[in-house]
Amino acid sequence: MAFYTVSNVENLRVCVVMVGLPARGKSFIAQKIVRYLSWLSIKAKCFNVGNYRRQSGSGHPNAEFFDFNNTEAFGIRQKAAEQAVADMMAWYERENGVVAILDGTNTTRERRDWILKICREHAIEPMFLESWSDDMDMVLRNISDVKKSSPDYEGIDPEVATNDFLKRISKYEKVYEPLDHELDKNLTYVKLINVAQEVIINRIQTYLESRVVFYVMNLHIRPRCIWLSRHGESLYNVEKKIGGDSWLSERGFRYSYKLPDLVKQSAGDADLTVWTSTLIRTQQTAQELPYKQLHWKALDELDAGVCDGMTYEEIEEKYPGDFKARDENKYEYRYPGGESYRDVVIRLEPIIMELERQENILIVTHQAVLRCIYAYFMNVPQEESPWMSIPLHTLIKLEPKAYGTKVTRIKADVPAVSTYKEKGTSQVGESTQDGTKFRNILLNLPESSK
Ligand SMILES: Nc1ncnc2c1ncn2[C@@H]1O[C@H](COP(=O)(O)OP(=O)(O)OP(=O)(O)O)[C@@H](O)[C@H]1O
Repeated sequence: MAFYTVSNVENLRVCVVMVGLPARGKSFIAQKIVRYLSWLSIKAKCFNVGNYRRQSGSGHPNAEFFDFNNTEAFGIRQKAAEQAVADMMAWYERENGVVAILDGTNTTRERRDWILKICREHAIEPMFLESWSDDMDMVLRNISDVKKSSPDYEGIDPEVATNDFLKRISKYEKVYEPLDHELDKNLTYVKLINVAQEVIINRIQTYLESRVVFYVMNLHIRPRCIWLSRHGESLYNVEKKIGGDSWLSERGFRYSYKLPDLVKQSAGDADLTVWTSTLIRTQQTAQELPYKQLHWKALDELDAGVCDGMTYEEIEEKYPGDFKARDENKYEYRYPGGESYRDVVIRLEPIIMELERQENILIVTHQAVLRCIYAYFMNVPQEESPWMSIPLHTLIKLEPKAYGTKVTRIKADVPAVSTYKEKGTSQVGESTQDGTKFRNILLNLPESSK
């Protein structure tokens, strides 16, 4: 069966060319786009010119290296850009790449024209994405967040590093030609001004490009947290049945009474909004939480179709072919009359978009849905995400950082059955043998890990 994504419907290849002075969040935006598109099964990869420059041996340059009159250094930087572009083109061809992101400053029109020409020669749609900011407080925060710890400044005093980085920025400012309404009117571009205070978009032609634009328009960089919890143990969990709309078990209700304290312990007095599914077990789990609540149909559990309400043993007996097919490709397998993990990801896209826009959110939902949301934030590949073990009666805290997400797990001291089913068996519960290599992705995390 063929699965269509936005990319293969349009048969399109896009190169997102980042533009902007250092410390304007280009790498941050580039990595987020790659994570978002990969989660949607669109093949995407980032090519960071700075990494190529470092690989060429220019690992710890000072600001003078970035002076545009320094011809020797300019040659090294030009070579790094050429190498990044060559690898990017090879990636489109060899790996059927769809969206590449060229992450560099690309501050001069001459450099952008060079990239434009190469893209046109290879039938690739160039889309320029500029991050522009005159908010010096934010720039200083960015330098403090990520630049002082960059490999360029390894072993260098943080204050010296900050001053040198500011000097580096001033070297770029001398030659910077921002995207211009008149001069660049024929280009496809997006210009983000002070994150997304103002967004200028020009000549966006395809659906894929418009998706990227919509995504970056919704990003913010204010600190916040997302908490995830499965519903408390349900009557169906105890009976080893999947699906349904059952009530919580007695232990499930005990978890719901403990949850407010668990959240308070993690969130302090911060205000947050609770999102649940429309099913009874998530709403019962959230009923004691003293926060605003919203119920989303999109957060309902993966629909098991004709198998809804059955145990895995019954499914194996009644539908042995389906049982096997699901184990073989759990991400793509769709229950007859129901859904696959891929279907769930597609219906979760508006949830992810809204999560990007929001501040503190606590989501109480179901195992499969949680796996998909967790996979987005933690960049877990599709073939692994359906096999992740996410235990009941555990609160997970996600803290998005500049380049990644910090995870903390808080276990409630309330016992619950394990609903985890390993590959190749109809029995639920974690075995002592590592039957499925991915099952411990969450279990093995230390209490707090980055
Ligand atoms: N649109 C934005 N504008 C300004 N800062 C942003 C934006 N998006 C993210 N940031 C912040 O930028 C910081 C990361 O900077 P990043 O390394 O991505 O900058 P860069 O532009 O790639 O710099 P360089 O060119 O030196 O690699 C993070 O602290 C992040 O919060």
